[in-house]
Amino acid sequence: MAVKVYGFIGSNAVYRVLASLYEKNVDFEFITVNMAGREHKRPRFLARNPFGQVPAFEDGDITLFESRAITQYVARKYADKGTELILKDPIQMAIQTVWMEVENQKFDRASWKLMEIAMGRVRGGPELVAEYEKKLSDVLDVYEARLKENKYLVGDSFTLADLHHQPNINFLMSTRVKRLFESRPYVRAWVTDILSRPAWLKVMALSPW
Ligand SMILES: N[C@@H](CCC(=O)N[C@@H](CS)C(=O)NCC(=O)O)C(=O)O
Repeated sequence: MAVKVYGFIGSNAVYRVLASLYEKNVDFEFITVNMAGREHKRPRFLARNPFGQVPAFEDGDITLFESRAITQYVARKYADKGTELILKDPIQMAIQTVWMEVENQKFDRASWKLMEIAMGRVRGGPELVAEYEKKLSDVLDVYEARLKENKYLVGDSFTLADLHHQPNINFLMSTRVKRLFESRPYVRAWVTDILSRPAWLKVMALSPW
């Protein structure tokens, strides 16, 4: 099998890559990295990702890291398979790039901190929680307006712009932050839609808990 994903089940960045592979119906081998044993900081893994983080990815001769770069490679390399995750029209693609940037630069920054607090990795006093809930709320207000006019972030079809959100939203829906998604009707409908996609359910089925 040519495609290999290195990571661990439970990593949101790894989930992003797996979701893209399932959407494209691309077979892959999953290689578990022993994070507790610090395997990701050893030379063999650092040759795949010099930043010592998962995921790392191989497809034949190419080795990649950074989950969003990997999903874009998967979408382009396997363009003729599964869901069309990247739009061909240059104007549509430009709009898609805008929303992928929004996810990475705005949504991820606010939601990542709230996940870290929920996991107990960052000590989150009430002021810090309120600060980041406000940041996320401001982003979701923009999403609510966008999703009122469009079923998905780019238009009528599900793309990587939506897929990139799945891991963080899925996690936060099991925390008190859930209310920020549920109180916005168009965001709520979009969340229900993207988290019930068969490819995402396959990612979730990998988790033993
Ligand atoms: N921007 C990177 C983030 C990767 C990342 O944060 N990976 C985490 C697991 S979700 C990790 O490897 N953490 C271990 C470490 O940083 O030492 C991506 O999207 O691939």
